Formats: sequence, structure tokens, C-alpha cells
Amino acid sequence: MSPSHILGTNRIFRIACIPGDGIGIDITKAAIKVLQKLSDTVGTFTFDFEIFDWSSTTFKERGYYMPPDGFEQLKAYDAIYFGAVGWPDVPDHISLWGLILPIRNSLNQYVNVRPTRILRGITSPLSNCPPTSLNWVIIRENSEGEYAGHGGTTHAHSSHTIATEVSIFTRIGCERIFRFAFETARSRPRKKLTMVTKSNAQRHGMVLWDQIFAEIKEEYPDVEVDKMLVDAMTVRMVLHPQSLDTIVATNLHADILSDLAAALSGSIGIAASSNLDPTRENPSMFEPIHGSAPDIAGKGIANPVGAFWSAAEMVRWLGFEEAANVLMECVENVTEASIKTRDLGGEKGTEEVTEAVCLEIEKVIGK
Ligand SMILES: NC(=O)c1ccc[n+]([C@@H]2O[C@H](COP(=O)([O-])OP(=O)(O)OC[C@H]3O[C@@H](n4cnc5c(N)ncnc54)[C@H](O)[C@@H]3O)[C@@H](O)[C@H]2O)c1
Ligand SMILES: O=C(O)C[C@@H](O)C(=O)O
Ligand SMILES: [K+]
Ligand SMILES: [Mn+2]
Repeated sequence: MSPSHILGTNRIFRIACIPGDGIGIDITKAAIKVLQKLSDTVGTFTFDFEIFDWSSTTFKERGYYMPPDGFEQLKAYDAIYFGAVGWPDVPDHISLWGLILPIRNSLNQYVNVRPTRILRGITSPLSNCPPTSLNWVIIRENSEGEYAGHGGTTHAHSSHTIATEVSIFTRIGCERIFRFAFETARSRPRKKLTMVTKSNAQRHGMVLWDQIFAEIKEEYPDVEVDKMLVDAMTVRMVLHPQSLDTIVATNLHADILSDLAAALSGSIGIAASSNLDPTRENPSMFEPIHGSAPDIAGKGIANPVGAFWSAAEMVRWLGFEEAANVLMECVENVTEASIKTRDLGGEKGTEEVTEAVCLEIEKVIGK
């Protein structure tokens, strides 16, 4: 341990980076560059990045995404930065279940936080939607529900093939995600939480979900709550975005709603996520919500903004709130100056946007 670490003047954080596949590689490189610039310029923390080559490419060579001691390796780090996993020549359930889902599960990252707002210089595809009208945080249950992985297939090779995909809702799983969601809602000015469900059609797990929400809300009398069926929620997000603030939803519902939220705030390429272990016993993992985007991979045009926003959330989680805010200010100075990729109507490449953010960091912090 360095003397500065002991004195606390320069905290050193070990970051495990898993770029993965496709544009995951480009945007992780961009995020590392910006984080490096931020730490060099701020001077109170340092990142020690280690790159893990766990991807669909290495899966095809070695037969596995993560080595058997993969989780143990990750536990030695302060945080994980993730790009994306998935490539057309590997079935998507193999890649997801080979890497990202087991990490979320094994490291107890039971919360996925997905903030959405309209950044400066970006316009929503919704007409009449100023930035003040769309400012949400989606809290995604990240450990069970429709992603429990329970089920199976029998009677294959017959006309009676059966496949089940069993959703699992547990009391503990529901209680802990709702408490996190209420705490998030309470920490925001509007103190407002919308719970998303589908308990009209799904009469067991979703009914338990609703029941436990009703119990936990008694602990938070200062938070205003309402409840939406997920289908109607899509309509409300589009037609009355200003009526929403903090949103809590199941693993699958929030997965879908967060892509919609990203599009409504301008692009899937700007949306961030934090996979958190709120107990802090294990490292948390930060990644943009988008995937490997095979259609644009290798072209140098991936939007790195979602990767930068995720990096800012990592900095915040590690305790440097002010530096996280400065990073977001710099990112928004760049989008406001119209230095944008094609998905946002611009013409810049990933590297040009990255360079612009680095220059902005020097300018803003150097002031
Ligand atoms: N957490 C993850 O690692 C994760 C997330 C989503 C999808 N996936 C995987 O990624 C692969 C592709 O999935 P998909 O096509 O459904 O979703 P995707 O998010 O990769 O792409 C959807 C569309 O959005 C565009 N897009 C995505 N990110 C962008 C960015 N940063 N800049 C500009 N445009 C961007 C893509 O070009 C594509 O047209 C699949 O294998 C899927 O399983 C992984
Ligand atoms: O389904 C998933 O969780 C993978 C991906 O779509 C994501 O949103 O991270
Ligand atoms: K991702
Ligand atoms: Mn998704």
C-alpha cells in the first residue's frame, strides 16, 4: 500500500474491466480514458484498471466465458466496469447466462439503478417534452423474478415439447428492492414512487409483489406512491412523463421500460446503469444499458455517453460525489456543444466525443 493511500490523500481503487463484445469494447476503452483523465485532473483518487478478456470470442476459443474462479477474482476489486456481452454466432441465452447474469447473481447485485433524464443539447423524440418533464430513476429488481433461471424443457423431438420459464418472487427479494426504491424516492425532491406490476394476469408472484409493496410503504409515510400495470405504464411514460419520478419494477418489466425510457430521453446510447450490492460486501458493477450492437460494431460510431454516465455513477458509488457531478457536467457541455454521435443526429465518432469530454474535464477542473 502506498503512503498516500494510508494518508488518504489519494485513494487507489482497483477496477475490473470486462469490455465483452462488439461496441462494449469501444465504449469501455472510452470510459477508461475519461476516468483516467478525471482522476489525473482531480488528483484525490487513482484507478488501477485490470482488463478481463471474458467475451464471446474467448468463449468460442476456450468453451467458457468466466474461468471457474472468476467470481473470486472479481471479489478482489473495488468495482467492476462492464461493456456488453452477446454476439450473433453464440445463442444470446448462452452469452447472457455465461457472463453478465451470473455476475449480477453471485455478487449479490440485487439492485439495478437506471437513471433517465434529458441531457443538455439533446431533444426527446416526444413533442412538448422539455428537460424538466422527464427526470426518472428506474429501480430494477436484479436478482430474481422472470430472470430466476428456473424451468426446463422436456419432450423435445416430439410435437408435445414442453418448456417452462418460471418466475420466482421471494419475500426477501421483494422487501429489499422496495426498501431500496423507497430510500431512492425519499432522497429525491419529489419523494414519489410508482410501482409497476402485472398482478391482473399473473396471480401468484405478482400478487406477492403487490402485497409486500403495500407492507413496506407503511415504513415510508413521507413518500407518495402509486401503482401501474406495466402495459398502461408504457402509455403514461409517453403521454405524461412529468407525472413520474422514481419507478420500481421487476427484472423483466424494468429491462423493457428502461429501453423505452432511454429512447424517450434521446437514445439508447446515453443510458446508464449501476448493478449494486447495497451491503457493499461485493463489488458493484457499472455498465451502459445497451448491448453489443453488432449492427454498428467496429465502425467507431458507438455513442459513449451512456458509458460515461455509468462511469460517473461508479465514481459516485466509490464516494466521490463532486467528481461524479463534474464528469456529468463535462459530458453535458459536450452534448450541448453538439459534439454528438449519429444516434443523436450528430456526425462525430466515439473517439471524437471522448476527446471532447477529456478536454472539457481539463477546462472545467482547471478553472
Ligand atoms: N448487459 C448487456 O451486456 C446487454 C444488454 C443488452 C443486450 N445485450 C446483448 O447485445 C446483443 C445485441 O442486442 P440488441 O441488438 O437487442 O441491443 P443493443 O442495445 O445492442 O442494440 C439495439 C440498437 O441500438 C443501437 N445502439 C445500442 N447502443 C448504442 C450506442 N452506444 N450508440 C449508438 N447506437 C447504439 C444498436 O446499433 C441497435 O440498432 C445481444 O446479444 C444481446 O443479448 C447485452
Ligand atoms: O436482460 C438483461 O438484463 C440484459 C440486457 O438487456 C440489460 O438490460 O442489461
Ligand atoms: K451493457
Ligand atoms: Mn436490457
